[in-house]
Amino acid sequence: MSDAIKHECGIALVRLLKPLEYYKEKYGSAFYGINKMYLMMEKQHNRGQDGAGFASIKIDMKPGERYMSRVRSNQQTPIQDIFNQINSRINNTLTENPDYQDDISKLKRHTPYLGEVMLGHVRYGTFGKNSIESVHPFLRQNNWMHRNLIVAGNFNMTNVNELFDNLIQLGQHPKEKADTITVMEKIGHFLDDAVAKLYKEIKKEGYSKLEASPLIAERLNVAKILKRAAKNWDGGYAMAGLLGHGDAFVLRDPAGIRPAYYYKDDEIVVIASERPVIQTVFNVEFEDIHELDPGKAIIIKKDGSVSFKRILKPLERKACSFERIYFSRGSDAEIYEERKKLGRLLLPKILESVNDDLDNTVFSYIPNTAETSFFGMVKQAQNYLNKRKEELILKEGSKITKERLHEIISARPRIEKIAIKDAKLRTFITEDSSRDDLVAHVYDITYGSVKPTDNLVIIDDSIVRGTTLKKSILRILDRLHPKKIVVVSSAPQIRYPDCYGIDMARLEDLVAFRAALELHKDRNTYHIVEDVYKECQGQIDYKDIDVVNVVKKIYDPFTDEEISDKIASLLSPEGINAEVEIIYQSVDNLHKACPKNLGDWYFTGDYPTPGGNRVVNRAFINFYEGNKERAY
Ligand SMILES: O=P(O)(O)OC[C@H]1O[C@H](OP(=O)(O)OP(=O)(O)O)[C@H](O)[C@@H]1O
Repeated sequence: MSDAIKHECGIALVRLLKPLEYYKEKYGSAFYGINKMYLMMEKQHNRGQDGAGFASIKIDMKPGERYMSRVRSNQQTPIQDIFNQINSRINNTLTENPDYQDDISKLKRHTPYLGEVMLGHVRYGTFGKNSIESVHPFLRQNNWMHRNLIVAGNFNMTNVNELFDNLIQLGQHPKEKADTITVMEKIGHFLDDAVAKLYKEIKKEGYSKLEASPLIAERLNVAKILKRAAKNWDGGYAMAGLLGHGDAFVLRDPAGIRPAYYYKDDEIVVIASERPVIQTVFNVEFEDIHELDPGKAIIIKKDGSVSFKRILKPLERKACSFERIYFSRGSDAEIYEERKKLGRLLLPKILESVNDDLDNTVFSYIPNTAETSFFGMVKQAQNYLNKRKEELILKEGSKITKERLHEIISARPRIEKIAIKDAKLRTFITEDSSRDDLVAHVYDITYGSVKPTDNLVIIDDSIVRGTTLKKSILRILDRLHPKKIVVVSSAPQIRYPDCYGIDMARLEDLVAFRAALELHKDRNTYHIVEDVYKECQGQIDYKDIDVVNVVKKIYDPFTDEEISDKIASLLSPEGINAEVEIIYQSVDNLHKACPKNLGDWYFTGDYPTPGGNRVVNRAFINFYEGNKERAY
């Protein structure tokens, strides 16, 4: 199998609805759109720092004039790199032809990238090579304007192999078995078909070959093409595309797994993976930005008309909760509240762990994502102390002395900045092979902030493989000599692989899975591994819809706490002095905190599409057979 490319990505699409002169007049620049695209991509760099790409289409160009441009980069700072390239080409054109400044039609004709329809993409290359070929947008070129297709997506399909075989059945010969190519060729196939049919139809009506072209653009039914192309897709996706003549679309998966937000007025249509990006870049209100409905596409025709078309029957909404916990930037008003609530809901278990002894407990967090849930956790600790203060004061009654009152009210949660992150990387989504070493060197600590009698409560957003804890955090925290280290995870235990675009692919990488195996060994029930393997194998030839996730049986015999305790012992490095406890969020509390994003398959094993069950069982077979391949 060739490398499946992972898509922990962000997309940005802008369609300018007015002529470029309008933006020059109103905002002082014909490059308004390109400038906005730069900001949109920069503000989504949390979603991808390994690669970036930009493509644009100029509407109504004459034959012989360039109307599509694309630039991609996998350099160190890819977003900057592509915009440096864009700017230097624009500047060259303007230096050589200063008169273009005031002649927008010439400027458009002769300046690359200066179009009305723009698509950008930021990418994390988490698996396999991060070659320039795997950077989006992808391009499918043709001499027929309408058949040109540019695609970029935040997506992952669970059934690339099947989709690939479908293309072969159609008689095609794809150049690569990557899911982006497969998906693009699928759309391309039905686009070709639709264009050919329209051409025939229009000629029958008596139009000349030359006259047919604008009519094809007008009549091309993008929704129909997407319906035919997406029929067998099983996965999570926000798939964006541009057609050569200027139509554009974004299609969201029927379970709403991957996010997509849009805004439109009479000047622009914007689509992005995160809402606050649109809020900030276009200075619009939260309420004016909407989520694209699962299974629907937003379609912007060349003439600027916008429609929302149902492409696929919606499945039960299972928007990815990991987007909220970790992946999104967290400046979204809702996500910010949700992260704080995740922190708040953990306090009861923390109090239990430190025996309510907040005087000898220091609260802190592992940077960066967990910072917000840390605020929530600390605010809840404040509430707890306030309640205690009220009770104490009331108990003392009116005879309370000033000193005693002062003593009571001065209690507050002790918070410190303990862990420092030296690199600006998101290590979790960094490619597997270089990750361990990176994690070991990425964190440092503040000395002198903890006493030997203290409990140190440190919150992180997630514990996936456990590398961050084992290779780095626990060892360096122990250098502060706390009595006990309580690691708190704002996400529940990650037990199952993801196959919809977040890189949690191999079962044996997940520390929760390794802990369950250890527990089976301890209890002499390890034979279950072979039983589950046989069951997985027994289902190989089942249709996806009939497959059930039998890997759940590995976890069934154990309580959450038993697994957490085992994880703590697996992750405690040798020679550590402090007692270590790990506290996880419960799935119920996760749902309370993130009520709109109930997608929780990595915690519960309840996959939102039939392909998920096949993938988890395949992941188990791979684990059992010692096969390092991906499960999809
Ligand atoms: O258990 P592990 O497999 O090590 O993964 C979990 C860690 O990875 C993430 O950090 P990351 O550095 O990606 O990002 P952040 O700075 O945004 O928190 C996350 O915040 C956890 O700290």
